[in-house]
Amino acid sequence: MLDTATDLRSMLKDPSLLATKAYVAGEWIDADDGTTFAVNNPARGDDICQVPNLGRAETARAIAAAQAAMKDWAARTAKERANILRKWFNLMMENQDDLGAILTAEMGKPLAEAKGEIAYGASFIEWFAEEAKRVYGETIPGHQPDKRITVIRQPIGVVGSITPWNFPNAMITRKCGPALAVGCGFVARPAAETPLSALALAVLAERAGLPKGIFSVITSKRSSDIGKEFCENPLVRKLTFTGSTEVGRILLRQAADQVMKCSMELGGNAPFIVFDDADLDAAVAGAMMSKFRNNGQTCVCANRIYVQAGVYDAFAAKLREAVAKSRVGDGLKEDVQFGPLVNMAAVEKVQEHIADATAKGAQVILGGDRHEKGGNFFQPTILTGVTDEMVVTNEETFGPVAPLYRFETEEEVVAKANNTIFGLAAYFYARDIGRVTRVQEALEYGIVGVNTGIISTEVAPFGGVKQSGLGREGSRHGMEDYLEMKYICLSI
Ligand SMILES: NC(=O)C1=CN([C@@H]2O[C@H](COP(=O)(O)OP(=O)(O)OC[C@H]3O[C@@H](n4cnc5c(N)ncnc54)[C@H](OP(=O)(O)O)[C@@H]3O)[C@@H](O)[C@H]2O)C=CC1
Ligand SMILES: O=C(O)[C@H](O)CS(=O)(=O)O
Repeated sequence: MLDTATDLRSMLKDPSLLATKAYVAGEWIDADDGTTFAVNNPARGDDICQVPNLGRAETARAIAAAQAAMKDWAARTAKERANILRKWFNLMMENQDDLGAILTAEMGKPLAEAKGEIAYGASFIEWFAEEAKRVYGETIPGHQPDKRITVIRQPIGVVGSITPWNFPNAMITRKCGPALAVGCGFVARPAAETPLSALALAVLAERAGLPKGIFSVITSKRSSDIGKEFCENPLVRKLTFTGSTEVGRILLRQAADQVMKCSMELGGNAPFIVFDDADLDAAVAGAMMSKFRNNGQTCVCANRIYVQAGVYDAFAAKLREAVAKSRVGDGLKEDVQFGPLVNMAAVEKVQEHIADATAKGAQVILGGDRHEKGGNFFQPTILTGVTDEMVVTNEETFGPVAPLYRFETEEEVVAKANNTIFGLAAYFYARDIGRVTRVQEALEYGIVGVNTGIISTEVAPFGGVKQSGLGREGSRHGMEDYLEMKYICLSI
């Protein structure tokens, strides 16, 4: 089999999209100390390329450049910014195939899913190009005859962004879209596993006409150092993070010293509830999408599947039949539904969750072990007889494991669904209008899918409650996190 780098370059219509230097202050640079790190293909285990291993000094330069570039960028009309963002969107879609191939190579998701992420990521640039022109202020009747009150909204300042490996394009555009639309400078630090998608975005940003310095990409394995630079550098006024709740807590503590505004898109533990009046075939289709999208590696994947007793066996059988048809393999070479997990640590976590569940009495009705393809591949797995005592109940598996719990009553399952520190996404299937209304209001989550397993769209406010995060991304609300409100009291 050809190595990934050779394979990838032969696939790319525009090989210049495979950038291997960091993008700082409008220049393509190496690390000051010359060090690099490898970007690995999780499907084959080989290295695609080396990229620079930047540190705090380079990050500080990117932040200073963003601050300097903001003066002109924020002074442009919203329409000028919108037109450049629109060009960026067009370039992303024109290069969707290449961007998808680069994404699959570094992250592992099947090519069709990777191309889907490019369209999803691009939709945030398109959406916020439009929203740029609708940042309205207000006038308020004065409290005294000689007072005139106005409220204006201005860009918050330089934004530091830290994103995970599972959506290496969309998690960045969901943040830089609104930030750039309102006039902020933006410094992106993608996960070390997946820097190439971010660098490809920078190549297209240059072509779209984003001014030098307004958008930088820091490639680095020194995630903690970069995070500290974002939190300690006085020029940074906003930190936006997507990743685990554990790291979110670390960053919030660090950002507190500067009282820095933070957006946090953190971990989840999504319940997926199937009531006995559900359309079972629709529920199975929804579970397939919600549970197994991105090989189960999304924060909104169904993590606990609760099925009412009267339809439990039928649902389990239908889900097993549907999952058994899926193919596992190298997303760059084959037409598959499941790629590899991102690394061996992810494989081991999945194995631990299955071992714990079976040791406590769960049954494996499909899969349950590493895939015969070896490496980071894992068999799509369904567990039955799952109970609250098992680790899967409270920990995010972040892999292709569908644990089925049996329940009797609506009250019981709502209490179980809410019994978690997380509150990002929840799903349920039912057709009785009274039940639908009661349950959608009772679930303590930022996002609720009713008779659907896919809720991801740029037009809606994405975000969690409890320890799943702070703030919302996407929708018109996604602009708020990058704006400051100023109240002007004019005495005449
Ligand atoms: N709510 C949401 O929208 C999402 C939530 N998640 C959650 O994230 C987890 C999986 O993603 P994963 O990447 O493992 O999450 P992590 O939280 O480990 O990493 C996320 C990002 O943070 C960086 N990072 C790690 N430690 C630090 C630190 N001390 N200071 C600064 N940056 C740091 C990582 O860099 P590096 O990897 O290079 O160390 C990575 O870029 C799951 O819990 C999932 O639910 C993931 C995606 C979306
Ligand atoms: O990183 C994630 O898991 C995403 O936030 C999920 S989604 O936005 O693609 O639904």
